[in-house]
Amino acid sequence: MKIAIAGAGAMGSRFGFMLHQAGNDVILIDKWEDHINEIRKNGLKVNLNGEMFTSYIPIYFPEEIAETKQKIDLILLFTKAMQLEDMLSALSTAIHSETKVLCLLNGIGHEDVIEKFMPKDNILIGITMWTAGLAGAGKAELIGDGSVELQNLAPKGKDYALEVVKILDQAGLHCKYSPDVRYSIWEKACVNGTVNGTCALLDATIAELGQTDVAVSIIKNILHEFVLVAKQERLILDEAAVLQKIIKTFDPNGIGNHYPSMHQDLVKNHRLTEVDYINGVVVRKGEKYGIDTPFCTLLTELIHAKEQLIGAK
Ligand SMILES: NC(=O)C1=CN([C@@H]2O[C@H](COP(=O)(O)OP(=O)(O)OC[C@H]3O[C@@H](n4cnc5c(N)ncnc54)[C@H](OP(=O)(O)O)[C@@H]3O)[C@@H](O)[C@H]2O)C=CC1
Ligand SMILES: CC(C)(CO)C(=O)C(=O)O
Repeated sequence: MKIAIAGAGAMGSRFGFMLHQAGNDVILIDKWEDHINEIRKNGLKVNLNGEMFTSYIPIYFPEEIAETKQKIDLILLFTKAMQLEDMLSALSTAIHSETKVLCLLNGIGHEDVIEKFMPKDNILIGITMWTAGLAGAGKAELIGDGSVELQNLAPKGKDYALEVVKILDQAGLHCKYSPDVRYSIWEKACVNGTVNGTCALLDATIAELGQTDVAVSIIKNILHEFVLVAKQERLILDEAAVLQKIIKTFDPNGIGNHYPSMHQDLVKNHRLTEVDYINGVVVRKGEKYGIDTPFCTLLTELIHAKEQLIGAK
């Protein structure tokens, strides 16, 4: 199976590297010129829990893919949410009737974008608790442990989903088939919605946020808005269990020492964030259902204000 990682930033590098190390036929696709040039010239440099690797994985610009005439079986999407449509559009000539796609981006509703490019039967969606960072072009920092949950969007895709679960799991990515991926996605959005924006604004790791006296109170207030809005969409989140899942992320032996991806975007790289696809979704859905969402609204607005002040691009 030829696997193309579309969006070879921090997470794309992690999945690309681990799948390649496990012997899979992997290519990377990205638009960041310095990153591509660096990987082509010197390989992808990886710090995997303190052990250094150099991995020579082929990497392409999206527009080069069709020219290479490679038959891609699975596209693993790891762009930022706001780059997703552009990436799929750039790859549209390389997508054929058999091409499958797996989306593990943070946020809610990406399937609506993907469905513009391929049939539901070919779409797998899910979430990941793996983390990753970039120390510069071509340099991935892969620290800690993680997991993946995925499911087929349409019933017909189940056998293929199980095959992909096996491939990811064999690469050490700890992958499980989710019997209810919508629940998994909302649950993960609750983690991101409570931790990502707050850590970005506080310039803190997840563990540092967790050490503050007000962390649990902030998290409970934001989480409650996700729960109320999800209920309007007939998704009943177990609020107490989700809260425990969020609190678990404070653990420095787990992902506590990680700066969430929104912190990496805003504070480290001065890039626009995915807040509109996480807390912003709750705000918009809240307006639709007549539910007040003051905590998600304030957080979304504060992140946008910070993006504006620092000239994030
Ligand atoms: N990082 C993490 O720990 C986790 C991230 N996620 C999710 O995974 C998805 C991918 O995130 P992630 O891998 O962190 O994203 P990155 O920002 O690392 O990479 C995404 C894209 O951004 C561009 N890019 C990144 N850094 C730079 C830079 N310094 N200069 C120029 N361009 C750059 C590249 O594409 P281009 O040049 O085309 O813009 C790259 O493909 C997101 O939905 C995220 O929320 C989920 C779990 C954990
Ligand atoms: C690791 C985790 C769960 C932190 O919120 C994440 O998804 C991110 O960094 O975006």
